Amino acid sequence: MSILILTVTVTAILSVLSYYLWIWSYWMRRGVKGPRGLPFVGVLDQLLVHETPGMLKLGEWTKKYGPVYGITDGTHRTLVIADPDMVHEIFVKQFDNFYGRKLNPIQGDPETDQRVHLLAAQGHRWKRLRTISAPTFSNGNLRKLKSTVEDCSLELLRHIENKTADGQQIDMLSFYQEFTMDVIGRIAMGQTDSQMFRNPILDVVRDIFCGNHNNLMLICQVFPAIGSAVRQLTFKYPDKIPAFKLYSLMEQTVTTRMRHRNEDLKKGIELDEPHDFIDLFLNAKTDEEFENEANEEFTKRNMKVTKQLTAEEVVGQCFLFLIAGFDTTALSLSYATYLLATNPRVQQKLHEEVDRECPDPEIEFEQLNKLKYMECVLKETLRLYPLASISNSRKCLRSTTVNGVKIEEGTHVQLDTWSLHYDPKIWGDDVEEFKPERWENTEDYNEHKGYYLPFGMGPRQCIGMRLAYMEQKLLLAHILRKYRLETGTKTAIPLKLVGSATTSPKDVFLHLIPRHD
Ligand code: HEM
Repeated sequence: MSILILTVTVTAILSVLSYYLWIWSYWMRRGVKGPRGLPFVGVLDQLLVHETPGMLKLGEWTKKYGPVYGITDGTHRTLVIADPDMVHEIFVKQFDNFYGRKLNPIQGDPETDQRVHLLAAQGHRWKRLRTISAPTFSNGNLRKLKSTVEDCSLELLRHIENKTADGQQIDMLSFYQEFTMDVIGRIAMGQTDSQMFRNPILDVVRDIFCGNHNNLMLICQVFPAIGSAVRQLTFKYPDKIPAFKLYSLMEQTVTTRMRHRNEDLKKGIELDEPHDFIDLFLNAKTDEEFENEANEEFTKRNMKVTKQLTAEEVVGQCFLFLIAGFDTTALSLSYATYLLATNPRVQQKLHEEVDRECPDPEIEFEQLNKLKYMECVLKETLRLYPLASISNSRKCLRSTTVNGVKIEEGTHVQLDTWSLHYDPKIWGDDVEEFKPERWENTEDYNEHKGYYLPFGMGPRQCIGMRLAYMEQKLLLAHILRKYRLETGTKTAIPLKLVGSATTSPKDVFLHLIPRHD
């Protein structure tokens, strides 16, 4: 009996070891170069170090191994790409073979998870969510959201005025986080008034991005079964992990809203104009007929194809938009402000544009379209700091060949966006310079060829891009009308970059000097 147990145990251990060695040696067996790391983890441990952002690490390897190389990260086998033609082929032309994204198992199984959201979904589930969500970011809706965003901008200015009255330097990153949290809280979470500098949810959300959860991410990606188990458990005990805590808060908010709407309907009260994303998603419907193939896919997974979102899906979307909209936009604003403070000529030119185009206390939606130089500043900022490049990934769902490279089903693709954005062959010898003017003639850079990807590319391009631009333009215009941005003793030049999900400056301390005193 004991020999049998021993034999079974040894066989089990050997099988597990062989499985992990098989994955780890995947690229070696195929003769694809790249950093190897260690069995089990591959290079995942190196990608998850908060102090040396993983997305910059990819750039170091691209220099060493060239624009196409292979890594293993946990149980993922990933092809890293910094070749514009291949990017375009995978993200646009062969999208049908690459419609999934690279996910950590703790984010749920995109095939079966009922709570799946747009960033994680794939196949027909993604298409349905994208079709239903797209109108939320239409010009008409953005126009409606403008007054909320402007209100938050003016509220932030009041705080800036208070905190800088004695000439102190302030950390713009934390101020921008207050701003984006307030905007997204009001447009996605049903928050009715400003909660700036007293919003308890902000700490939970900061913890998601800045807290140290790397060990958990590592374990879940190396042992996917543990990842799914942790996911199930944390939905039961959400207080243990910030992302799940936030999810459960979102769930309560959506449930309460649905109850109120139902009560109103029962009393014969007509629903108001939508107040926020929750209303928009609860109202949202798609007129698109789902093809037979889609119906079969949903039936296989015991799901009903509905043209409206289920309550779980509404929670998932609002949760995602909160996460996606909070950090990215605050970071982009922080980088832009830093670049303006360290490039006074650009700041002066932008001051002139803002003074000319936005002379009144309130800034109209149409006036934002006239801020052309501001647009160039924001585009150039995101070229130098493509902060959300981790999302520029795909999962191959049908084996194929791309520019002579065979890619098997199940392989992940991760773009090395930073190397593309800093390639002198594309941008010229002044690639390291902050030069918004390079965007004045955009025909020089064809955005659709796979060079410039701050918001990704193709059908899965960032859905919130226009909202992000609107928020940034509106707030920056208000700040620049009032203040000159200057570096101080606490400003880190160059910036110290950190982060394992998004790539963030550690802080951005600046002086804000009133212009018209
Ligand atoms: C400066 C701000 C932002 C940056 C730099 C950014 C960047 C990105 C990137 C790189 C992707 C991946 C695109 C791809 O795979 O092709 C993405 C996807 C996405 N972003 Fe953003 N984003 C920003 C703001 C926002 C905002 C404000 C929202 C919503 C409120 C948002 C929601 C999303 C969603 C839902 C996706 C997934 C789209 C899909 O898979 O269909 N983002 N974003």
